[in-house]
Amino acid sequence: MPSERLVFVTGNAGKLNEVREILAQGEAIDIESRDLDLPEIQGTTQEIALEKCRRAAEVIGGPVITEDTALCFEAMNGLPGPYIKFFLRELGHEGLNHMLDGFPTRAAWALCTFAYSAGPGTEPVLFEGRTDGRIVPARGPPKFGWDPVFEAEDTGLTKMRFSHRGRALQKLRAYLQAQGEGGRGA
Ligand SMILES: O=c1nc[nH]c2c1ncn2[C@H]1C[C@H](O)[C@@H](COP(=O)(O)OP(=O)(O)OP(=O)(O)O)O1
Ligand SMILES: [Mg+2]
Repeated sequence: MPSERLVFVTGNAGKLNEVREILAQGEAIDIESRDLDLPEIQGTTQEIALEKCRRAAEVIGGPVITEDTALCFEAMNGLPGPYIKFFLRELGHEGLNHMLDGFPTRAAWALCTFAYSAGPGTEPVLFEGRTDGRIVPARGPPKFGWDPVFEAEDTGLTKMRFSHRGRALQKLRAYLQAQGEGGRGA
């Protein structure tokens, strides 16, 4: 593990809760959180994640992780994807459902991208996790973002909270552990 404390830069309480819960299940990555309003560029999910993490490392001046979540509609070639936050805000759960009316498929996937930078000027590394599913009329408690309208495959449940985020986090955790063992034996 890196010796400096790792800062998770996010303004999203739901993400932070899930990251804390997932990390609490195993060896914890020692994180603190900071709510910075980082600019998010347009582009692919990877370009957006890299640029956000670069800027976070500059501002924090040390090791950081950032996270971007996309909700991608198959019928729309992956859109809204990284722009889902704005679609959700403007259209709501019902509007997201209407977007797919008349399209042949309501298939969708959730894509979580963690980015880790060891510090300013260090190119971030990306860790992705994906859950396949489909868009359904809202059900269940409206606690976190688009959860009520995304039904994960195989489960038939609109709640599979830790899947995309959990998968990406496993990869990040393994990377940080390998770095600690290889690098300075910490
Ligand atoms: O597991 C999830 N289940 C349901 N909804 C979710 C999930 N994860 C993110 N979301 C929502 C929050 C936001 O409407 C959009 C992602 O936007 P995104 O820019 O990545 O998050 P954000 O701006 O809220 O926080 P941040 O400060 O980390 O950028 O999808
Ligand atoms: Mg954001």
